[in-house]
Amino acid sequence: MILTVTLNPAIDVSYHVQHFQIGHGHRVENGNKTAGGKGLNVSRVLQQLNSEVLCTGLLGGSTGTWIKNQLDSVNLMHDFLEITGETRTCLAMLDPIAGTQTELMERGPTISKEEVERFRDHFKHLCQKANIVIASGSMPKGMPSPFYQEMGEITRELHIPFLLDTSGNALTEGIEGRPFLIKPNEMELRAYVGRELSNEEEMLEAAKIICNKGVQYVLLSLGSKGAILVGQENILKAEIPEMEVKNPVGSGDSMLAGMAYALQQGFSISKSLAFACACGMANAVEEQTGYVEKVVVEKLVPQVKVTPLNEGR
Ligand SMILES: Nc1ncnc2c1ncn2[C@@H]1O[C@H](COP(=O)(O)OP(=O)(O)O)[C@@H](O)[C@H]1O
Ligand SMILES: O=P(O)(O)OC[C@H]1O[C@](O)(COP(=O)(O)O)[C@@H](O)[C@@H]1O
Repeated sequence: MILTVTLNPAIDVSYHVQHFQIGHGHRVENGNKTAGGKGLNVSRVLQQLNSEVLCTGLLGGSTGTWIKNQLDSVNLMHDFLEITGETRTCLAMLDPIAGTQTELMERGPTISKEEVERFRDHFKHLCQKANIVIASGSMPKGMPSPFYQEMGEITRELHIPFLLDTSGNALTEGIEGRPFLIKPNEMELRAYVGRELSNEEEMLEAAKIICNKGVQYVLLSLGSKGAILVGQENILKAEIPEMEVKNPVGSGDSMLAGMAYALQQGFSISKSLAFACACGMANAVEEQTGYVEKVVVEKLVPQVKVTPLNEGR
């Protein structure tokens, strides 16, 4: 069973706004509302791939109840810690004309010390049932910033691969816990190293710095340009075809779900990368956030071109 951890879930609302302009009012069709936050997108996609998944994290208030009801309605197994704060809402404005995506992501509730303690115990308990643990997204206020590092240490003791997708300080500290794999996008990798990455060579160097800290794989996602997987031994590049995109929000989450699924199935590293990219692409062609059709994923896998980059390096 794959355990997904969403410390800061969200109701994700996305709007299609043609010619979106800052400082202007826009009349729009009703928003598309989903149970989100990165970890819940990952969970939904895992379920769509037919993996057994259990979602955990922190949920509170009426937004928290809405999310639980949503998960129940699609039979997604969950075991969240109930908190006193109100779970957040995140907004995405998608402009199909300009091809832009503008997001407003609330910081979320403040977690008390006692809730942190209770969640730590809860997490340790749930790990007993897991063969892969995925932690995704930002951390709500009150959560100690090395919490992902701690999760890395707990899972390593139990010999469970730990996959981490976060940003900023949570990523910097999370890397110290030596997760099995991290999935930064270009912006997150740049923020981690604190400098511009102007070409592929510089991106590879930055990813190698992270591998040298004990992370097995850095899955660097590059949006419509595909992805690069940097491992202790292999560097693989995935190129993807151009496609008509409807909503790329949640593509990173779908990619991570695809990678976890591939690991669980024992795919080769090259097929795992192709499969992960195909999941990101399959999400991008759907209207919904964090949603893939398995048949579409399977159709896209052979269209991903994976080539080794480290021959002769
Ligand atoms: N516009 C796009 N066209 C085709 N595939 C995409 C597009 N955006 C994302 N993807 C797929 O999803 C993966 C993850 O997307 P990316 O935008 O890099 O992640 P994140 O959402 O974390 O920033 C990409 O590597 C690619 O396979
Ligand atoms: O937890 P964070 O980092 O605030 O991000 C939350 C947001 O990320 C998303 O999961 C989208 O992530 P990606 O587009 O990077 O896959 C939204 O669903 C959500 O609103």
